[in-house]
This record gives sequence, structure tokens and C-alpha cells, in this order.
Amino acid sequence: MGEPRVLTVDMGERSYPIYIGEGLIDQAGKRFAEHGISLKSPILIVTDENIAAGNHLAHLESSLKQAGFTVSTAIVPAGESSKSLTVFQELVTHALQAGLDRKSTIVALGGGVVGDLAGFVAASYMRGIKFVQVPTTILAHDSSVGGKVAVNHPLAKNIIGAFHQPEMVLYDLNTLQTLPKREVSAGLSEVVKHGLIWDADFVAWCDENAERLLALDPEALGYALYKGCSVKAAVVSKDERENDLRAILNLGHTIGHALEAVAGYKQLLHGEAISIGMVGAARLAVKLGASEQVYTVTKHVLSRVGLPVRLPVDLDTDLIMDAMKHDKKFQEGSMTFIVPVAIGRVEINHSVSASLVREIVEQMKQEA
Ligand SMILES: NC(=O)c1ccc[n+]([C@@H]2O[C@H](COP(=O)([O-])OP(=O)(O)OC[C@H]3O[C@@H](n4cnc5c(N)ncnc54)[C@H](O)[C@@H]3O)[C@@H](O)[C@H]2O)c1
Ligand SMILES: O=C(O)C(=O)C[C@@H](O)[C@H](O)[C@H](O)COP(=O)(O)O
Ligand SMILES: [Zn+2]
Repeated sequence: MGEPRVLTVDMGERSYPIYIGEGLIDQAGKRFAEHGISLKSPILIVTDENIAAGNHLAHLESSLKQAGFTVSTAIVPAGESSKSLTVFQELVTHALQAGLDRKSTIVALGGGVVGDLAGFVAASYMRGIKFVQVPTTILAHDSSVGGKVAVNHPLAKNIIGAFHQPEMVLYDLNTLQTLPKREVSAGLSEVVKHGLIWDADFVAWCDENAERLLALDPEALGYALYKGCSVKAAVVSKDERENDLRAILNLGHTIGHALEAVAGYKQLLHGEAISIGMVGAARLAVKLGASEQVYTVTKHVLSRVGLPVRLPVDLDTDLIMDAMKHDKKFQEGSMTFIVPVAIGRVEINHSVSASLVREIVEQMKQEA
């Protein structure tokens, strides 16, 4: 176990570190104490049933208790359906019963679902308490950084939420070894996204190292997650609240979020929907004048890491178009798209016509 890689999310008084390395859960107690987490107020760990079935939860509890923290744990059902107001309220009940006060900390041990949900509880409980992200999926290199926390509404993803930055991110790479194959690919979707928006060399690296990533090679994973987190940290440091630049992190999400909602948050994992959405955005880019290579490279690299690149035919086009109107980038009656104008470079286009998007959705269905 070497020294972890450390990045800083630079946000003035809300700045925080991201530690990426092996065995970090066993050091949690020490790190929490170093970062001023209160020993006097109870801590609540939120995790899901799959993670609780392994040994990461036990290790985290034990490390925190040994350091003198009072710990209680809430276990939610695994999967996107836990990002709901119902589960949110159950967690608030748990927090009250466990005696959490305004100096308490909520710890999210899990993937993006646990992180978004627990983070939203932390943002709202007593009008906001501290939280720490302990990501356990590849996808969560994205969700644990940047402070977007939310639950879903049946009509729209992440529509009830807040910006609430964690105190730190403790990314223990050992946890990733137990991820199911499908979740590995889904997580790599946002890794590739960070390359597509920011770093063409990293896209080429993902292509060359796809087999190593899929085999969970620790060195390749550590590098990929460090690169992904670096891009995310750089972007959110410049524009915490998505006034402008941060929107680029939404590449593939205009179509992707709509697909997730229309599929009832069940058929497609977030990373899978975003993969299809990024292929759609690349198609759009070509229609708007980008080189055909943007589309072929995007599709190729996403396929290489085991992701779907075709739009499921059973999802109704009208419903997809309607769902897109609930996107947070749909403002003042117009649709904003993140357009990959070259590999590694995107533009924010505020005037994409709904008819062009419909044409692309239809074309993608015909290819399926
Ligand atoms: N806030 C953000 O900036 C942001 C960014 C990207 C995605 N998201 C959100 O993240 C969510 C998706 O996150 P996700 O893909 O991590 O999904 P997830 O949290 O549902 O985790 C995926 C699955 O893997 C299981 N799992 C987690 N860690 C495991 C481990 N170490 N070993 C074995 N199984 C494990 C979980 O129980 C679950 O079944 C979506 O809701 C998405 O909207 C948020
Ligand atoms: O952090 C961001 O900003 C992102 O857009 C990252 C996305 O990968 C993530 O899925 C995010 O939750 C989407 O945000 P939303 O505001 O479109 O709900
Ligand atoms: Zn996403």
C-alpha cells in the first residue's frame, strides 16, 4: 500500500482533498480526525445492501470507532430507486433517532446513488451538516466530486437537489475489485466522458488500455480515476454552481437522462444511458459541422469499454423528447446541448432545435 494520490478541489473556504489509493478505508478514522470531523457528535454512515454484504462497511465502522467516533449505520436498497423522497425521509428519521446534531457528519459509502442521496440528506438535515464521500464504484469518481446531490422525481432525474460540497473524498481502490462487470463498464462511461470533454490523449489512452480497465488492473484503474477526478476537479473549481463552464460535464446527459427516466430508471444504468447520449451528441456534432471522426471515435472507445452505443427501440420517441424538456439545461424555451466539436473539446450550444434532436433519436433507433 503506497502513498495515495491527492488532488484538491479548489473552492476557497469550501476546498477539499480527494485521496485516491489502496487501503484508505482502514485509515478513515485518522483522516477524519485530521480533517476536523467532530468526535463529540454522532456520525451516520449511509450505504446500500450490496456494499453492506461485503467487508468494506465493517472496516469503515471499525476504523472510525477505533479513532473514538460514535457511529450509526443506515442501509438502503441498492439501485437508482433509492434516490427518492421516500428513502430521503427514512434517512432523516434515522438521523434524528441516532441523535445527529448540527456538528454531525454523514458519510456516503457507496456509488453515485448513495453519494447523491446521502449528500442530499446532509445538505438538508438541520439546514446542512458536513459530509464525507467514500466512493466504491468507478462511476463515483464523478459523483463524489463537485457537490451535486439530489434525488429523482418519477418525471425527471436529479430534479430535487442542492450543491453541497463534501469535507473530503476518500477513494479506496480496493473496493472496486468486487464490482459486477456491467457496473465496471457503466463507470467507465463517465471516465471516457472526462476525456471526450477535456483531453484527447486520455481518450486514446482509454482505447489502448480498455482490456486492463475491464480486468480491474489496479495500476490502470488508479491512473484512469486520477485523470477523471482531475478533470472533474478542474471544472468544478472554476464554476461550482454551473453558471457556465460546468455544463460541459453534462456531455451525453440531455439524451441520457431522458432515456433513464423513460426507461423507469430500471432498464439502463446511468453510465449506459450516458454512453448512448454521448453517441447522440457526437451525431449531432457531425450534423453541425464537426468531422465524422468525432462520431466514429466516440462510438469506438465506448464500445471498447463494453458500453451500449445504440438507442433501445422500445423507448418511445415522444416520451424521450418530452423528458428532455425537464432537463435543467432546458431554459427560456430552448434546448442546450454539449456538443463535442473535436475529440477532447466541447462547446455549449444554446440553440439546438428540437426537430434536429428528434431526427437524431429516430436515426439512432433505426440503427439499433
Ligand atoms: N452527483 C454527481 O455529480 C453525479 C455524477 C455522476 C453520476 N451521478 C449519479 O450516480 C448514480 C449512479 O452511480 P453508480 O453507477 O455508482 O450506481 P450505484 O450507486 O447504484 O452503484 C452501482 C451498483 O453497484 C453496487 N456496488 C457499489 N459498490 C460496490 C462494490 N464496491 N462492490 C460491489 N458492488 C458494489 C451497488 O450496490 C449498485 O448495485 C446515478 O444516480 C447518477 O445520476 C451523480
Ligand atoms: O457534476 C456535474 O455537473 C455533472 O454534470 C456530472 C454528471 O455526470 C452527473 O450525472 C450529474 O448528476 C448530472 O447533473 P444534472 O445537473 O444534469 O442533474
Ligand atoms: Zn453523469
